[in-house]
Amino acid sequence: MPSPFSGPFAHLADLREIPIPPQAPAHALVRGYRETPLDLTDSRAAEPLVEVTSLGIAAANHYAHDRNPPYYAVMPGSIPGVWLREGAAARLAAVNARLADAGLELLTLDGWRSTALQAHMHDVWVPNALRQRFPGKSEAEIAREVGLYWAAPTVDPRYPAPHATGGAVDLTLRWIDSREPLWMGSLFDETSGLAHPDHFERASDTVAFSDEEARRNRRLLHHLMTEAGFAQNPTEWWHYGHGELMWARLTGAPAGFYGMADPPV
Ligand SMILES: C[C@@H](N)C(=O)N[C@H](C)C(=O)O
Ligand SMILES: [Zn+2]
Repeated sequence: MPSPFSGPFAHLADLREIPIPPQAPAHALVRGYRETPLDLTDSRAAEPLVEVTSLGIAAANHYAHDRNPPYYAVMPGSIPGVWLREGAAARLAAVNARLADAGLELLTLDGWRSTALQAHMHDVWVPNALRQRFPGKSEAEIAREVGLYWAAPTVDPRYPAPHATGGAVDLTLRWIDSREPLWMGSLFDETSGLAHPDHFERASDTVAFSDEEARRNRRLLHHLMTEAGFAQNPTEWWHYGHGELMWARLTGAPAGFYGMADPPV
């Protein structure tokens, strides 16, 4: 049933009422997704990277400036702008076209990512932060926790990390006029259960307006992105992919078709 508070969302209000499906099957599927085949003979494998702003898509690379909680620093290996494969960027433009009448747009936070940045986050920054937060955890437990939220870096072209392909994107929703992001219930790059897309679906006993709002906004983003052909990382409300290995594993496609992409700048 549409919410009585749905006014500004216009024709998109209904999407805020449809629950995100339970993510347990997706959690099981993504295990070992880097072993999924990659078909680089597919014509889409040759698509260039494009800067998303060239298609009118808003971008603020979260790793390339220092007002970026929880880091508050420009991260080593970051690049200015958000770059994606042409086909993935075109799908975002189609999502923006659906959002425009409601005064909303996507705000992309990262696309193609260097191996240097992936390695810094996966091997250094995130494990160090988790060691401080959980001094009692073993190194194996820390590594497992990091792996829930960050893909291991590699230069082996058979097993590219999602963002190394230009087919993965981190993003949120914002109002076009005020540029105010919608409330999603956690920081971007949260590394706890709060980041899981269905977190607020399961928290059914909550009576907080904040949680209800996050639940509805995550649903809106989820349905728009999956209807546009993206697959959602089951541990992150902001991470979606198309054409890369996690997408292939989650959608049941026989292979991914975006391999590692050369740096755009
Ligand atoms: C944590 C986040 N920004 C991210 O992109 N995670 C995925 C799984 C990745 O590292 O590819
Ligand atoms: Zn991501």
